[in-house]
Order: sequence, then structure tokens, then C-alpha cells
Amino acid sequence: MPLLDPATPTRNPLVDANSDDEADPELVELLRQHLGLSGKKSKDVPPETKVLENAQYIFDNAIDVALNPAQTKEAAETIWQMMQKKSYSTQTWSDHELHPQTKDEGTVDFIFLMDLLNFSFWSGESEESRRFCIEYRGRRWTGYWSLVAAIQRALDEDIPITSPDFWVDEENCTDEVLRHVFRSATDEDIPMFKERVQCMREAGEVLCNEFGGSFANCIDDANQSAAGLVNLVTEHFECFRDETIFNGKRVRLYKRAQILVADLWACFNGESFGEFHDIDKITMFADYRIPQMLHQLGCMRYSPSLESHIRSLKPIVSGSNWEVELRGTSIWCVELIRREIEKRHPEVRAASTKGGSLPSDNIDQAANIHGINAILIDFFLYDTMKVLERENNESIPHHRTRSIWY
Ligand SMILES: Nc1nc2c(c(CN[C@H]3C=C[C@H](O)[C@@H]3O)cn2[C@@H]2O[C@H](COP(=O)(O)O)[C@@H](O)[C@H]2O)c(=O)[nH]1
Repeated sequence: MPLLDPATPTRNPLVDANSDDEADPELVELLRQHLGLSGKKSKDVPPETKVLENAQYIFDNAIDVALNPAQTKEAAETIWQMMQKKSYSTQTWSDHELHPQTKDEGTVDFIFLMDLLNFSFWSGESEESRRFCIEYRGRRWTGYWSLVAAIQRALDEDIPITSPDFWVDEENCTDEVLRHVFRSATDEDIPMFKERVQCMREAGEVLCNEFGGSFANCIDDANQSAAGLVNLVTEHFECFRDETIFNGKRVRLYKRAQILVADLWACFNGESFGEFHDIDKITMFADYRIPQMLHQLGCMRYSPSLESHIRSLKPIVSGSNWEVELRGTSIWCVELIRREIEKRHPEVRAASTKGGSLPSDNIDQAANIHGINAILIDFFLYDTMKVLERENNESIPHHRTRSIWY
């Protein structure tokens, strides 16, 4: 029946004042089609995280952090050349000896725990030998690698540390057991131990009560959308909801939710639990190492007061303008680097191709041209910063903010 059939007495098919029956869904759909509203049911609208748009807003309104466009363009080319030389791709993730190697659900659990606790490793100790570190496989691991080593060590000791039902079992998973898991080889404990325990308890409750005890079910619910998985994680897990107010506007940074998705994508080479059709919506991860690297490259500049504060290792409060400007501007800077690389090297298609490297009938060519996205640029910048740190070549310290967000 045509919706607006003249023979039909005029009535609003949605709300007929004389009837208390529900609006006829067929009529609602017909009306939506007639008004051109149809077809875009909420489930069809592609999910967005809003992180990149918020990062641009922060950059546009930043006072103490700025970008140097010429240096950013120059750095883009340097980064591109170095990434090509190292054949940087998703495979690089698994090349790290401590990262889990099996491509199964156990590794999904490992990565979830890793990125649940992937924050604030920096030590307040000036004396390097006294800083928190984890002894594993005959080596002392610090920073992010101390976390990965602690998880691997616990698994070697038959502690089911990656199982969410263990985290909520306070009879067996006591604080003492967790202190043992994260025990340091020095007198300094892992930073924010209590907050890490709280993250595990909370996330364990959510996973066990809402997702059948495994993060694999969250991945399934996201229907291979990276942005959808970021939004699902930040909606259901408070300890991933990395957002704040800047200039009166709510801004999302979502560092650990995004690196969680990125680690899955890299570990599984864009397949299986790592397959996402919109992986390029993931931005750089706003931590405390990339801003340092971007400053070292001359891309990012600080006001004299901020720079002297950072150089004197003074703390910067979580959520303060200085901190949000550092984090948001670094996200935007990596986006500009990514755009510059794509402009200079049109042969590079987005890394959303499987595993981040371009399919090619010429294997040599594939080896030389790897897809580029913010994730791979970020991973490269982090790993490069860690090399500079090992070589005592840091030109400026990283900023000191204590928080569970990064
Ligand atoms: N933006 C960004 N931040 C990253 C990483 C990683 C490690 N990712 C591995 C996976 C693939 C890559 O190739 C890396 O090998 C850790 N972090 C953050 O840094 C801080 C730790 O610093 P430090 O204490 O010095 O280790 C802390 O906020 C931590 O959350 C990254 O990749 N990108």
C-alpha cells in the first residue's frame, strides 16, 4: 500500500492520535525510505573512536606544545627510509623474543592482560641499579618489557596469570601471589602495584560476568571493526576509558584500548583474532615515549617553562593541560607524518592489507614496500626511542606523569 495514498484518510502513520497501538514498523520503514532516512540503521553506521578528531582539537588549542612543519616533513622521509630498511611490518611484533608466539586464544588472553597493565613503568630512582626490574631468562628487564617478562615468568611458574577467572578468585589469586608475580630484582616495587591489582579484579569481573570469561568474545562482538572493539572496550572496562576534559571539551585518547587492538592485529598478522577491516582508524598511542621521540626528531617543540619542567624531571599532573597537550599533539604529529609518507610514496597502500605488507607477485618488491599506518609508525618510533635510551642518546627526558592510562 503506497504510504501516502490519497484515498487513505490522512493520518500520521507513525502516531495516530485515535489509536493506542504501536506504530506499524513497516510503515515506519516506508516513511523513513520516503524521507530518505532509511538504510542507515544504527548498526550500519561505521563506528568511530573520535580520538583523531580530539587530537586535532587539542593540537589546535595547545599553548605549550607545538609542531614544526618542516621538521615533521623531513622526519617523515627519514622514518619511511628507516622503516623500509628494517622491513618494518606486523611481523616485527613477533620478532620480539618476549612476545607470545602461538597464534591462539591463549595469546589473546596474554595480550589482553599485557595491555590491561601496560602503563607507568618509569622509575623515580635516579640510581639506575636501584630501579624496579624483573629478572627473567637470565636478564633484567625494565619498562614495558618488565611487564611482558613478569607475565611470561608467572606462566613458566604455572601461575594462570592470563586467566580472567583467576583474577576474580581472591582465595587463590591473593595480593601476595600477585606481589610474587611482579616481584622486582631490586628493592623498588613495580610502580602502581595496587592500581594494577584493581585493574585485574575489575576487568576480571567484567570478562567473567559479561563476556564468558574470555576477551576472544569481545573481539567476536566487534565484528572485525577495530574502532568498534576500541569503543566496546572503553564502554565496558572503566580502566581503559582514557579520556579527560580539555578546554571544556571531552577528549578521548584511549591509549591502552587502541594498543590492545594494535597488538592483536600485529601479533596475528591481520588474520584470525587480529583481522580488522578498519585497522587504519587506530591512531598512535599517546604514551610517554613517543612525545620524547618526536621532540628528539625536532617535530614537537615545548614552551620554555614546559621544557625546563620536563628536563628537571618534575611530575606533570594527569589530566593537566600540559599533559593533554603533550599527548594530543603527539597523536596529531604522527598523523601528519603518516600523511606525508603517503603523499611522498603513493605506491604505499594503507597497511590494512593483510599483515601490513603489500601482496605482490614479486616477493622482493613486497619485502621493500610495506603498508604504512599510524600503528607501524608508532611501533617503529617506540622501538627506536628504546634503542636511543639504551645508547644513552636521549636528548630530552620523557615527561613524568603517574597514571593508569599509559
Ligand atoms: N606508543 C607506544 N607506547 C608503547 C609501546 C610499547 C611497547 N610496544 C611493543 C609492541 C610493538 C612495538 O614494536 C613494541 O615493541 C609500550 N608503550 C608504552 O610506553 C611506555 C613504556 O615505556 P618504557 O617504560 O620506556 O618501556 C608505557 O606508557 C607503555 O604503555 C608502543 O609500541 N607504542
